[in-house]
Amino acid sequence: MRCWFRGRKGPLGSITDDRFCLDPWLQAKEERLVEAETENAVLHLRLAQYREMIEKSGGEAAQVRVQCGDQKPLQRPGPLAASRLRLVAQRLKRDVEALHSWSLGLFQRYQHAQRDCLSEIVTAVQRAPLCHEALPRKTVAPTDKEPVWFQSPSPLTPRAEAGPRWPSASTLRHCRPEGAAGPLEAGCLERSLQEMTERYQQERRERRRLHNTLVELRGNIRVHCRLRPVLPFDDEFRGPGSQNSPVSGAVAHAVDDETILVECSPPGHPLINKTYTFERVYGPAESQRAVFEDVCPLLTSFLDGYNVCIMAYGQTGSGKSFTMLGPRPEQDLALPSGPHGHLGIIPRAAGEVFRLIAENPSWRLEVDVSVVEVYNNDIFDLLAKDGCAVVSRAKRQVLTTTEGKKEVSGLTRESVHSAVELMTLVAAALRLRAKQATAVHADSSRSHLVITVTLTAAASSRSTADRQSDQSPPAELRGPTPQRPAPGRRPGATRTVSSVSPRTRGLGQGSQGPGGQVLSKLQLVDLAGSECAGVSGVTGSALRETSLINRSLAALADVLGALSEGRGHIPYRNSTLTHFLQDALGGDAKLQVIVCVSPCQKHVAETLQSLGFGARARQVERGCPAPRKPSPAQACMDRRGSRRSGEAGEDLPRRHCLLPWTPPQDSRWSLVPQTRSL
Ligand SMILES: Nc1ncnc2c1ncn2[C@@H]1O[C@H](COP(=O)(O)OP(=O)(O)OP(=O)(O)O)[C@@H](O)[C@H]1O
Repeated sequence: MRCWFRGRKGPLGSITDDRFCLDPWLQAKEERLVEAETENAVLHLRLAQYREMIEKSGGEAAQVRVQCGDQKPLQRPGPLAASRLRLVAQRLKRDVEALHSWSLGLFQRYQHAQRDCLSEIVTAVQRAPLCHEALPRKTVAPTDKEPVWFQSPSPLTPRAEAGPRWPSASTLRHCRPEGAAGPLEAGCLERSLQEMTERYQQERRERRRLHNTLVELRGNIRVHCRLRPVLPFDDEFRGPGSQNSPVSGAVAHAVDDETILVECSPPGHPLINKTYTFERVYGPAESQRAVFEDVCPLLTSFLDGYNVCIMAYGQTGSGKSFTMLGPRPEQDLALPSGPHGHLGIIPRAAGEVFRLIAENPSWRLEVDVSVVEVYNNDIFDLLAKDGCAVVSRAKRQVLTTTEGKKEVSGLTRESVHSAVELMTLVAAALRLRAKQATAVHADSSRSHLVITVTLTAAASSRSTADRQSDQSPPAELRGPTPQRPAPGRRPGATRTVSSVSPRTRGLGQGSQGPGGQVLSKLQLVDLAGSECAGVSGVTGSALRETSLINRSLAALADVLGALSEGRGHIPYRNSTLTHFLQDALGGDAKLQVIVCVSPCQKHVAETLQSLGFGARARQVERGCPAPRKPSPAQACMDRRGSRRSGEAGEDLPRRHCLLPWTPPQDSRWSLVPQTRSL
């Protein structure tokens, strides 16, 4: 028997009594109903799934619609957009055509202008010789010197036969158009350029003169810088690749005549360029004459009664001795022969001093010279003579005079009457100067050399110009009127400062009558070179020398530092060099420092140190250098014609007289901080 389940509302209907009714038709219907309901549930389920799918695809369709919407206008431009594009394209085409024709016109105009210019130039060039009427115009027949193929082409040289025949020089001359010479623009331009250049040079000179005046009024130390050329012994430049262009490795450059630039490349750092400005910078190509011309006005000052000191500073091998003395001075200076283009400042200064003295016959002057070297912190007299009157080296001491001046006791001072005499003595002294070969410089000076030229009033009434020298000096050293010794002073007479000199007698022991009074002193200083022991490779006693040289140069820098800062105490006594040069450094002298530097990479540290020294020296401000005041002993001195020109500061009348010497009362250091010079 089949059991019938009636529950329609749920899969599990409640079992009742009537469910067991056996109505097959109903039972079939009930079963059909259950199946239909099941199917219905399944269909509902599917419907829900389809709805979900429809929603999802609806979103996708919307996205696609958006994308399609973006692309539509591109894909299918409307007719309006197309016509607009056509219009733009047509306008562009018209513009391009207009541009093309405009540039064509421009090009043609340029071509015409160029042709006109060319023909003007050709005309100007062809007319130029006609302006020189002085030149005879004659027909020049082809000469034998002209290439044969110009005159008659050889049948053996088909190229010459076939090719164009070049016109000869004479043919060209005949082709030249004749006519009146019009205004030649090229010539005018050249003239105006020349005028401009001259005016520029004048302005430059004037500016420099004014600057010098300013420097002088401020009492600054004048500092020039000289950059020597790269030389064969600068072996760092002699690499295989650098043989043809040795300057390529130079790190110091003279940018202009007042600026020097140093390329510094500290390890691990980028390249730094340092520039220094000085009153004058000499490049490697500048001559000895150019250097001397700038210091020459100081010699006029020397003759005007100023104390003057010219000093070369720099590292070893940088060209100090070359600048001050010239090449191989101890051999060539005494009696130079041949060309004198390389003479240094000292021989040229000697010539100039005697030239100036001889220029004014009314002056009654004596010139004495002393030569000392400061070696290992001791002073040596290089003109001292031994028992046999042979020049020898003798140790001396620096003393202070009653006027507070620094003097060397027992110093030999030789009287000289011509530049040749003076330089003969200097050359003899130089042979005694301490030298030593180092890795940097084969002929390195190991001492500071100080040559002092002293001008004193002559005892006699005879002027120095009346005297004649027996010797005939070379052109560079010769003044217009050579001298003869003054009466009572034989040539080469020697004086010795045996003690602190009495004021009335000036410095010398052997002064005569009303003369003998020191008018002015010229100190020419060739300092020993600073050096790094590691680079110069010195050992033993030379190492001690190096150490003492460096210490004395450091003392010099300290003195300048103290002066530039206006310190109360100036450490002159820290070294014999500064003690000896005290009057020049801190006194009333006009001081000129020439800083010599090497261009080489391996010396860059020393170069920077030297330039720093120069920059520091420039900052020193002193009282204005004063000429000596007149004294009764000199009142009779003939001042006619003693006015001089040349030195900056010509506007100060008292500077132009040759004034006798008394110690300056007012030479002191200014505490004014340094302001930038022009
Ligand atoms: N401007 C220059 N032109 C040509 N040669 C130069 C120049 N300057 C220096 N020299 C040469 O360089 C070399 C070294 O120069 P110098 O003897 O003057 O050096 P220094 O600075 O005096 O060295 P030290 O302090 O060691 O004596 C010399 O052979 C010199 O002739």
